[in-house]
Amino acid sequence: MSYAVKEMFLTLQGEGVQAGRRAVFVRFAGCNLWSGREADRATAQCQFCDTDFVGVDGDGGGRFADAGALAAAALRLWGADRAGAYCVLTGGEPLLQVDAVLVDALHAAGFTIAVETNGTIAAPPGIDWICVSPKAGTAIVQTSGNELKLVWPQPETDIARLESWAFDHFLVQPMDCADGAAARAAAIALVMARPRWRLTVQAHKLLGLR
Ligand SMILES: C[S@@+](CC[C@H](N)C(=O)[O-])C[C@H]1O[C@@H](n2cnc3c(N)ncnc32)[C@H](O)[C@@H]1O
Ligand SMILES: Nc1nc2[nH]cc(C(=O)O)c2c(=O)[nH]1
Ligand code: SF4
Ligand SMILES: [Mg+2]
Repeated sequence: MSYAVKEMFLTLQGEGVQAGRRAVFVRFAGCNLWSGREADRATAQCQFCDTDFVGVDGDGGGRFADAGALAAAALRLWGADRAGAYCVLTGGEPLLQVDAVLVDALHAAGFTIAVETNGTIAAPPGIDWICVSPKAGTAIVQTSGNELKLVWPQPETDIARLESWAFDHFLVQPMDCADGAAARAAAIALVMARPRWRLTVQAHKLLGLR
């Protein structure tokens, strides 16, 4: 199958347990929780998105005819020395498009594969690092993985229910929003009240990275 990719770029993972790691980011076009149009944001299932995932017109983006072409483009960005090769599949919602053929092609190219997903679509087998970031009011089917990354605050969140899921790490990420200071304070308060959670910040935004 073909893949619609908004952009592809080399940076450091800015979020979560793997923060600081060199990574090729593959940002897939499209999401099942928001059209990506500002006119629709107020009525979307996910209203706080910080990302443009519409179209295939970004740096390194395009329509890739098959998994091999996508993996080859990712490897060109990574460079010749495959040691530590790491790619992060994100979007938009990557699991609308990521399939077993692409997982195999990226592994064959030498990548360890991570995914950033909203958890409403099950991940195909073989992904090495699964980060689920649940959105309040949505039905989560991917209730296991490596890290659960809760953007905060999100009213109507049942935190105890999230804690019952099978993740190795439970992370709270302050929402980047108009009142960022309040979001950071609320995230710190959550961790202080529930010590199995840890704070993660969007380091790439502090560091001036993509
Ligand atoms: C743009 S999303 C793409 C992947 C997937 N659709 C998802 O939501 O997990 C990448 C990450 O950014 C987080 N995110 C999006 N908007 C944010 C914001 N305004 N503040 C903090 N994190 C945000 C998401 O929750 C997710 O963990
Ligand atoms: N540097 C960097 N790290 C990230 N971690 C998750 C991101 C995402 O948008 O999925 C992201 C991103 O957009 N940039
Ligand atoms: S689910 Fe992810 S990509 Fe979709 S609108 Fe929300 S944060 Fe953005
Ligand atoms: Mg981002």
